[in-house]
Amino acid sequence: MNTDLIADITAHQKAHVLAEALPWLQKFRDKIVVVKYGGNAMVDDGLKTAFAADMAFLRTVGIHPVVVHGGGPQITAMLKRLGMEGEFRGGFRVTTPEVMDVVRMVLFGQVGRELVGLVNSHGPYAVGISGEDARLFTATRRTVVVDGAATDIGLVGDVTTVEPAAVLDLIAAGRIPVVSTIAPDVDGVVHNINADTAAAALAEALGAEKLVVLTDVEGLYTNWPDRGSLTSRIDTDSLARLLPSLDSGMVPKMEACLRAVQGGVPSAHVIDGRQPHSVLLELFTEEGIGTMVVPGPDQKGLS
Ligand SMILES: Nc1ncnc2c1ncn2[C@@H]1O[C@H](COP(=O)(O)OP(=O)(O)O)[C@@H](O)[C@H]1O
Ligand SMILES: CC(=O)N[C@@H](CCC(=O)OP(=O)(O)O)C(=O)O
Repeated sequence: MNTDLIADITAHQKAHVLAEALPWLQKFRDKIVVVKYGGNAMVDDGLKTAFAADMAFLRTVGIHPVVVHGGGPQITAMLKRLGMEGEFRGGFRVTTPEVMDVVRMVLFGQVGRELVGLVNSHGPYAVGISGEDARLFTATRRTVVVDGAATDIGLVGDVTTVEPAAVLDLIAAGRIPVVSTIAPDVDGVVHNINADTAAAALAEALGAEKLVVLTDVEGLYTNWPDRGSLTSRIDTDSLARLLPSLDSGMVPKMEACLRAVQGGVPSAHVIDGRQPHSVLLELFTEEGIGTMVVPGPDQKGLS
């Protein structure tokens, strides 16, 4: 194939991609999109830089991104450096008071700061905030079911109340909130909140148009690890039935998508954060990427 023809095809494809974005730009303008950026999708500097640029892109075209970040691998690495033991049960970190100190330091002081800095290389947009600020989240201690039994995992919380005013104030001022998922309970005791769980609660409370969860896998495999079982779309009824069979890290993630959509968010997406600019591909292309969770027939019947 001659090089002129390749250049022509490339220009044609580029024009097509840009033109295809128009209806989505119109649809999402002035809407809130909650983006959960998982720690496993953060390992590469190039991907982090591309993610930060995407957040600035969304804001520049009049969409309101709210970033909820994870940091599981980064917490594990710091625990190791400090010579402390770490353990997960049912997809959640067992959190002693000593581990909680490290979780808080790493999420808000390290991972959150880095993301804020990367986004702000594009303009004065990002402001870091944790669930402790302005009562954003109130947590209730939770247990997990392990081998059929409710098991205590320490200072791990579920988000039971969201006061979204501080996040809405930032959005109204044209900022991009970057949320670290630690939260006090009603007595002020700080808990570790899984970032997928917190993102879902926030998306619901903000009346977000979408929840987008970036992880390190192509999407949801209904029969993991069978590579043929990758699913592009699943409704809340089917997901609720599938949930008990899911493994480890996928449990909080799919629980979160289910909760968000059942709570009124029109769709939730699990996408591959290892693909540069995956958020743009999800939002601005006809086919999107990853797995989309939508309301099921039973849920639609209720509304
Ligand atoms: N059914 C499934 N579909 C997709 N991934 C799965 C499934 N079951 C387990 N996994 C694993 O879950 C991982 C994602 O969860 P996790 O590591 O907690 O991500 P994150 O740090 O982004 O929250 C994937 O890398 C994959 O290895
Ligand atoms: C209770 C619980 O498990 N909290 C998580 C919080 C961070 C997180 O969720 O990070 P990822 O999104 O990168 O997994 C943890 O301690 O690892």
